[in-house]
Amino acid sequence: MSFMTTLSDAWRRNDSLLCVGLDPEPGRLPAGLDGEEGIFTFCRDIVDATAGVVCAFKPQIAHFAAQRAEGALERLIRHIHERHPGIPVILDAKRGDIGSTATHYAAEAFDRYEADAVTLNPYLGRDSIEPFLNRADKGVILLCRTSNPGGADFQAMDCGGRPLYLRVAETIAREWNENGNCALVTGATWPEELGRVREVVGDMPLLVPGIGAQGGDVKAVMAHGGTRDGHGLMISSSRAIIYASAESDFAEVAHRAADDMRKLVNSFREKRLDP
Ligand SMILES: O=c1ccn([C@@H]2O[C@H](COP(=O)(O)O)[C@@H](O)[C@H]2O)c(=O)[nH]1
Repeated sequence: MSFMTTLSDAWRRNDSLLCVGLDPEPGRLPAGLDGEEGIFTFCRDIVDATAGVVCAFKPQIAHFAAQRAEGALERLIRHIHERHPGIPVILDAKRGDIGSTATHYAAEAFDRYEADAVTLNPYLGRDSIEPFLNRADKGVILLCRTSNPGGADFQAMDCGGRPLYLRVAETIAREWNENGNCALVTGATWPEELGRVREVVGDMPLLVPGIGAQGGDVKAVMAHGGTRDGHGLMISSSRAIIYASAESDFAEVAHRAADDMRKLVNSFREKRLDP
């Protein structure tokens, strides 16, 4: 099944727009969980505890690679596919390179790691994204208006009367989305900009990091980013959920934190279903 169909089914089945980010950090794992095996066990337990309340999982590749734990990432994604087959996996890798290298990045994300979608940097232009766009069943999630404080340095620059991030959104929605497999990253920390992106891209899914540890406002995200059918968003939180407890009850507490966030998001959800 394609990424877009799996995501759409997960939104409805779990009644959730929440994406849980998997960002294992040395020094923050509960006692007794060390090394590659500890990283796998920690993430697997979080996944098993939260799979019923999320629409996607988003492992961040650097958090594994920096610890020489790529094997744990491979096992974790395989585990999600085997145990929770209806939940798509977004590999947060933010790749972007010339076409010949991009081909290998696409193979890395989709063949090695078996991710359903990957985050990419569109800065190098269409040919750098083509190997990903051609995988029509896979999700191609492009940075548009990132959540970090420096996101505006380039993304807000004037580009012919419109900020660059809106040009990015327009180009991707009108020209790159021929296979219907594109989505955009728009940070929760800039809800008005998120709304301007929504106006340009229609119902295209938006991956929205920045709630929780980065302080993004869920109510504002929902006011500006929702679609007519009440879906269209993958609102992502990592640290606020996976480190909600540093004790042996971490998975149970992560479930509660995720379900609380799911309910908070849903409390602001407009269900303006088409007649
Ligand atoms: O604009 C962006 C793009 C990606 N991220 C990633 O999302 C998570 C956020 O983690 P929190 O703990 O929920 O703050 C992290 O993996 C980032 O690399 C982002 O924050 N902003």
